[in-house]
Amino acid sequence: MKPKHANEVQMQPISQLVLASSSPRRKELVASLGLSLPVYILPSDADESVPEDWTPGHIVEQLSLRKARATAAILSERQEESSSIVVGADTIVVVDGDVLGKPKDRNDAFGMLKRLQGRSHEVYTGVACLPTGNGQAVVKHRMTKVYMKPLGDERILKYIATGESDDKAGAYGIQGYGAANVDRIEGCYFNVVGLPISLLSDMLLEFGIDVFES
Ligand SMILES: Cc1cn([C@H]2C[C@H](O)[C@@H](COP(=O)(O)OP(=O)(O)OP(=O)(O)O)O2)c(=O)[nH]c1=O
Repeated sequence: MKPKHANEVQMQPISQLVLASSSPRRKELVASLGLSLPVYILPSDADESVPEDWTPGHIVEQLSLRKARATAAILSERQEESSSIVVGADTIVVVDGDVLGKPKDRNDAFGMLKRLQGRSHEVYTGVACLPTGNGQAVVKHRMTKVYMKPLGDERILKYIATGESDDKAGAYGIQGYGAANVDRIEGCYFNVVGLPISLLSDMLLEFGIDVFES
């Protein structure tokens, strides 16, 4: 049977978007869409452990869905779930097939940046749009290739001292001081920052939410 389009299963028009994230970058990026519907932030604690044989795309899709589901469960407990779309996202850095999440500490950040400097790596971000009620989730991901400049140990240590590495996958932020360390990228810039807004706007359209409609 042909899968149902998201609009066919959603009974009511969506009246609010709930971002299942504690990331200030994701909050800013959603705000940048200028959506006419109200946006709320409700992070949740989703389990982020995954089997070793999952591909990067599968990891970020499943984790973004877990985050969205965990937030939807909170809404449901509070009986606040009516006609919401819950958006979850997850970002990982992949180098030679190894997945780098957020560094455990600054030593870990140093090791990550030593590995990433002077070469390319991939950044994957998954996005899940989960309608509350009976609707089906739409889950997708994007990959961006990032070429980092060669960095000496001293430069890596100076960068880590800015504090920017601490809460970011791969221990860098392309939107901050980290921009100085990136030579070029192939693909969506916002995907590296943590939320590919072009992809998200397409996904929202599947639920009748048009960024150009105010
Ligand atoms: C590579 C890179 C990552 N990041 C960030 C995006 C994500 O916030 C973070 C990856 O961690 P995530 O686990 O994807 O997200 P999070 O824990 O920050 O937020 P939440 O789960 O509550 O939504 O790394 C940047 O901000 N810039 C970059 O250049």
